[in-house]
Amino acid sequence: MKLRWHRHGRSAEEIAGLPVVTATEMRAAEQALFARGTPSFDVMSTAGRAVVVAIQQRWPTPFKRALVLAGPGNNGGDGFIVARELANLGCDVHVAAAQSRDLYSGDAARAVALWGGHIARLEPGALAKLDEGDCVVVDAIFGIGLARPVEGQVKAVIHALHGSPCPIVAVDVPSGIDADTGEVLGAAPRAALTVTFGWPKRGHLLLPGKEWARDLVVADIGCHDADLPGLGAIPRVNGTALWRNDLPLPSAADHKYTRGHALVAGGATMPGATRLASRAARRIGAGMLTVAAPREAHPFYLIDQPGLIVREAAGAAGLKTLLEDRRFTATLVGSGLPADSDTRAMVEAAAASGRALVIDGGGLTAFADAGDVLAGFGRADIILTPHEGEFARLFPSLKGDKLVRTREAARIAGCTVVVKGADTVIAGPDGRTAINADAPAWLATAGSGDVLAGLILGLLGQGMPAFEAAAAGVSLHGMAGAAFGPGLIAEDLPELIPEVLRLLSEVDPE
Ligand SMILES: NC(=O)C1=CN([C@@H]2O[C@H](COP(=O)(O)OP(=O)(O)OC[C@H]3O[C@@H](n4cnc5c(N)ncnc54)[C@H](O)[C@@H]3O)[C@@H](O)[C@H]2O)[C@H](O)CC1
Ligand SMILES: [K+]
Repeated sequence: MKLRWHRHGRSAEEIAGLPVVTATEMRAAEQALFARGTPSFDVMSTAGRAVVVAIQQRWPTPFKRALVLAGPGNNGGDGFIVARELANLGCDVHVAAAQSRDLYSGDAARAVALWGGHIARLEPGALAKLDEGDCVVVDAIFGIGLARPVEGQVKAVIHALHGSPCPIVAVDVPSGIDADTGEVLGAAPRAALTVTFGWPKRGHLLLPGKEWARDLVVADIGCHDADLPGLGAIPRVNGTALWRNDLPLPSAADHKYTRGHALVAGGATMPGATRLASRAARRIGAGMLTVAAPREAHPFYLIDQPGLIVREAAGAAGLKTLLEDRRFTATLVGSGLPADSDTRAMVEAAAASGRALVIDGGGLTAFADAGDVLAGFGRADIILTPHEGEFARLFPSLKGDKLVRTREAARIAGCTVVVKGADTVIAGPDGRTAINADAPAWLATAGSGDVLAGLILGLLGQGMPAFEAAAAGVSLHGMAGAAFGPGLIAEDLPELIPEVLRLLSEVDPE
């Protein structure tokens, strides 16, 4: 039985490249599976057994007791399969269900029929069993069939579960989490582990669902990617599978002029951002890096990077003149710059130069009241890297979850858009999207975004295609953060890139 593990906050490589599906897409794929002749009850049995195997892998010492909370549908049906399998392994299993046996239908009714034990009512009193400890709770109330906020007894049970010392294992989706958006509908239990089937759902990777699902196991139940309608437009889990073939690695024939010449527009008031970005761009392999800045700022940039080239450039006109030199291959404007008309003019000059361009920080918020101007850029090799707040100011009218909004912004702007966060979403103007799942919380530190912008700049400058450069920059940023762990500050990140690249070179692609 193939189980792919994604431990919360750690490497997502086991699920990297997988489609991230909606409930509708999942149901379509299941129907294709059934149409190929696999009985739907066999799929439910496989799903239930996958939950048990995942529990055994996560907690090798068997639990004495289990409390299975079963909903009225097939998620509940899975729960009854789990109950029987655990009982067959000698576990003292108790089941509390949302309805009586006779009300179940279809596959769930078959699963209930196989459960010979008592079935209590699904209400807070059923949780008394947990007081005895050494117990696992199996949340099989709602899965992808959740259709409205939970309420009544279910909500009361979920609230009663909060703070329980017994780990909760969610079947398919933590009950109350919207599988398509990650929203909490009414209430949801905090799972220690979520076992889903076929592919990750968007609600497992988008906030807040990602925090409720915690460790995620994706169990193979026999579905094929080809069963998914519109596979090309379905988001993917970000990771090396999406970009490693495009990662620029030097060859013996390379020299500094062949590995790209990146340019960062530096300011005089907040040079730290430019210093972090330029260091990151060089660490990821940019052959040469020029900081274009007012003369009075030059000493800031040469302090600790003698390998930098620093050129005089006063405002947009100065940048425009510099960029007439065709040796520059990519530009970053906005890191450490004020969100004002001068910065906006610099962004427009850089965009007009035709170079690949990363727009970050003040370069983004300079367009806060003029998202339509950004929309005019219309080039995939222009990459916007807003955090959620900047994104909301740039595209205030967009509605829906983060994936929907990011994809729509990329379509409107005709650019590649990276909306940063614990659930960073990357979208290309062609509709391609990726959700990043492995950003450690340590990355939430000042300057971290400047390093990311620099990583993407450095990859662009070496000729990496924009979507892959954005996806790789986000992955490498997360890998560097994870390599350092607690106490991370932004200055550490560029210095961890060599180790991350070495580890990547040691891991042969499948
Ligand atoms: N054969 C298959 O398709 C497989 C499905 N698997 C599991 O089945 C669930 C999906 O089952 P489904 O019956 O469609 O929905 P749920 O069990 O998630 O929900 C049950 C039922 O509850 C009603 N409902 C929805 N929201 C609420 C609410 N807030 N309050 C009360 N009632 C609500 C609604 O009528 C739903 O239909 C999937 O997640 C898997 O766990 C197998 O794993 C694979 C085979
Ligand atoms: K569930």
